[in-house]
Amino acid sequence: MINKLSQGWPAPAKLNLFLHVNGRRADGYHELQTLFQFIDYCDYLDFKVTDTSPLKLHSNMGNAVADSDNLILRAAKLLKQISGCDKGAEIWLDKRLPMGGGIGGGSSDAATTLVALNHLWGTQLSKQKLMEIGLQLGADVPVFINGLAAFAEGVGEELQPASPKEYWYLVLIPNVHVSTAEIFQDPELPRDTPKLDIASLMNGSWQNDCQSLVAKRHPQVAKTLLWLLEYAPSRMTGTGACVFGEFEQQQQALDVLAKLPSDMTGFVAKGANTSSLELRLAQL
Ligand SMILES: C[C@@](CO)(OP(=O)(O)O)[C@H](O)COP(=O)(O)OP(=O)(O)OC[C@H]1O[C@@H](n2ccc(N)nc2=O)[C@H](O)[C@@H]1O
Ligand SMILES: Nc1ncnc2c1ncn2[C@@H]1O[C@H](COP(=O)(O)OP(=O)(O)O)[C@@H](O)[C@H]1O
Repeated sequence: MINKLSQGWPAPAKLNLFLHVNGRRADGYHELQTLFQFIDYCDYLDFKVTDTSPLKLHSNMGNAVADSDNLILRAAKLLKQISGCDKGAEIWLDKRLPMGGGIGGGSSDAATTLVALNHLWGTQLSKQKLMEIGLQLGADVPVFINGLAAFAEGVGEELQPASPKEYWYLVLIPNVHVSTAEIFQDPELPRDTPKLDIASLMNGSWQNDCQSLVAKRHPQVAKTLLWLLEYAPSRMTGTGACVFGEFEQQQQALDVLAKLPSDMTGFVAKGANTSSLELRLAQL
């Protein structure tokens, strides 16, 4: 059972406003160009520092992820190892973000754990160091630690600040789990989008190179996207399965949400170029 403490630490979701696959490296990872923006839809974590070393996680995730695989405990363990901290922590997770949806919940939980425990344990590692540690846990973790919308290259870790328009988004969650590794291993994934400079990319038309393949492999994604495209410019985020439509006004997004067929689910959220984690840190 989750017993929330006084004030939680947010772990916001992200959208990939565009995602280009430029090639495959010798280690199998893909070279990407992508634009990350946060949304104000979050998991929440709480922490209680203990004097002895064990780490304990309480969550409402059920058995979805074993403790040994959970990115929260993996992040806390790594920070302990690297900093030599001998304290422990009890951690509470209120999981709200759909898993495996391409909105980065696991990576964001890991980032919030690193940032919060670095503060609460007094380990005083720099943001840069935390981003290096985060990268060992997943390609998307550094951008969540940095907390600012960013254009990313490499495997997603070379970040340049960006300020895309902060639309209201209707995010739909197809009822399928898309494995990131499977999509990147698929022979039919297009991997040859030319690398462009940031200015051309920001001013060009935005696309997701994984979208057609994911829609082909998962008809539920294709169906959800087709439905949303009737109402707004819409794309997939990351390697899916979630898709998002962009709206100028919150009410427009809510009106479309109200029309959602009973076999679809979704939520409305605002784009944010500064993450809720970064805003929380600024309050300390
Ligand atoms: C491609 C993105 C875009 O945001 O997809 P989503 O996961 O958000 O959908 C992410 O960078 C994913 O980041 P993350 O989910 O942290 O990926 P990781 O755990 O590092 O990698 C999962 C698997 O995806 C493949 N992978 C991942 C990133 C990358 N640039 N090239 C890859 O080929 C690798 O096979 C790796 O084993
Ligand atoms: N705290 C966590 N929250 C969500 N997923 C986690 C967590 N820890 C480990 N995982 C694993 O990471 C996978 C990807 O999770 P998630 O970040 O939600 O997806 P995506 O990267 O597609 O947005 C999950 O399917 C799960 O197996």
